Amino acid sequence: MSLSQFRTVFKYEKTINWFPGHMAKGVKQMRDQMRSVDLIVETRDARIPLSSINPQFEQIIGNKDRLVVYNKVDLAPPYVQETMDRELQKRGQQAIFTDAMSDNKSVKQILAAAVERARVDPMKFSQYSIMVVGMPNVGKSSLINALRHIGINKGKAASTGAKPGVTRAVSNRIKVLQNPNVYLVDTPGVMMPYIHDPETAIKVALTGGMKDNIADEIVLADYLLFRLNRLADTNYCGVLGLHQPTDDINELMAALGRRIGALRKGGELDTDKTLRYFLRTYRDGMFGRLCLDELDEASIDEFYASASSGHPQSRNQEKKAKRAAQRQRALEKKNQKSGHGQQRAK
Ligand SMILES: Nc1nc2c(ncn2[C@@H]2O[C@H](COP(=O)(O)OP(=O)(O)OP(=O)(O)O)[C@@H](O)[C@H]2O)c(=O)[nH]1
Repeated sequence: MSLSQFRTVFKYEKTINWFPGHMAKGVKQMRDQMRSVDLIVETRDARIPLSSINPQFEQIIGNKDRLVVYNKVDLAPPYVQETMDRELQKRGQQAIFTDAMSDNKSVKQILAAAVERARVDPMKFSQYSIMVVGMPNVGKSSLINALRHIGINKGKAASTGAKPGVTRAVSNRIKVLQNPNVYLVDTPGVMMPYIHDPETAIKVALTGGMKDNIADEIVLADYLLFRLNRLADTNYCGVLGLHQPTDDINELMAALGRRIGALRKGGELDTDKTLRYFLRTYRDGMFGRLCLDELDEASIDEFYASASSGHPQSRNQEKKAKRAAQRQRALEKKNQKSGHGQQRAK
C-alpha cells in the first residue's frame, strides 16, 4: 500500500485529561502573586504551537504584560517560527523562539526584552519580576536555569526532568540579572482542566506533557505513525529499520520489536518495551524536526476562533472535569497516606 492510500483522519473519541491537585493549587498561587509580577513569560512547545496554548492562562494573565516563548525550537521545523511569529504579531503579541538546552543566544532574547521594559520605568529598575507559566514539560525550569546561567553565571536553581510535573508549586524568586535586577518565579506546569478535543490531548501527551500512564501508549504510537505518514515523512523507516512505510501500528510494532530484540520468553513481542522505544525515539527528535499541529491559515484561524469563544464546554463536560479532578486529588491523597503508612511500617 502506498502513502496516498493511508488514513486521512485519525479516529479516536476518548478525551484524555490530567489535572491533579498540585495544578489547581498552582493556579491559585499564580493568581495570588499576579499583582507583584511585571511580566508573564508564557512558555509553549514549538512542536505543538497551537496545542500547547492553554486558554486557562488567558483568565489568569488578564491584561498583564506578556511575552510568548516557543521553546524546543531545535525539535520543530523552521516554518513554525515564521508562521507563529507572523500570527502572533497579527494578534498584537510578541514571540521569542528558544532552545533552552543548547542555544544561549536564543534564550538571551528574554533577558533583553525584560531589560528593555525595566529601563522604561525607573521604579522597576531595582526589581523587575517575571513569572514563567506554561503547560507541563514545555521547558520552563530549563529556561530559568539557562537565564540564570547567562545573566549572573550561577548554576541550576530550578529542578528539571524529562517527565511532566517536576515543578509542583510556585517557587521563590530566583535572581537572573543584576542592574537591572531581574527576578524569575517558576510555576508548576498547568494543563487545561478539560481538553475537549481528543487529538489535542494526544499531541500534548505525545510530546511528553502528560504522565505516561494517563494516556494509552498504543494510541499515542498509532497517532504518531498516522502523523508521520500524513506529513509524508518516511524518515522513520530508515531510523527504525523498516523496509517500507506502514499505516498499521501492529505491523510496525512487530517489525520494530524484532529489530530491537524486544521479545519475551518464547519469542512473543514485548509490546510495552517496543512502544516505549518508538515514543522515546520520537521525543528525542530522531525522526527529524516535526510539527504535529496543522499550521495552514485556515487551521490557525479556526483554532483562535474556538479559543476566543472559550472552548465551549458543556455543563456535563464541566461537571465531568470537576469530578475527574476531585477523584484524582482523592487518589493522590490516598497514595500519599498509604506511602507514609508503608514508611512507618518499615
Ligand atoms: N530538545 C530540547 N529539550 C528541552 C528544551 N527545554 C527543555 N528541554 C527538556 O524538556 C524536559 C522538560 O524540561 P523542564 O524544564 O523540566 O520543563 P517544565 O516546563 O519546567 O516542566 P514541569 O515541571 O512539568 O512544569 C527536560 O527533559 C529538558 O531537558 C529545549 O529547548 N530543547
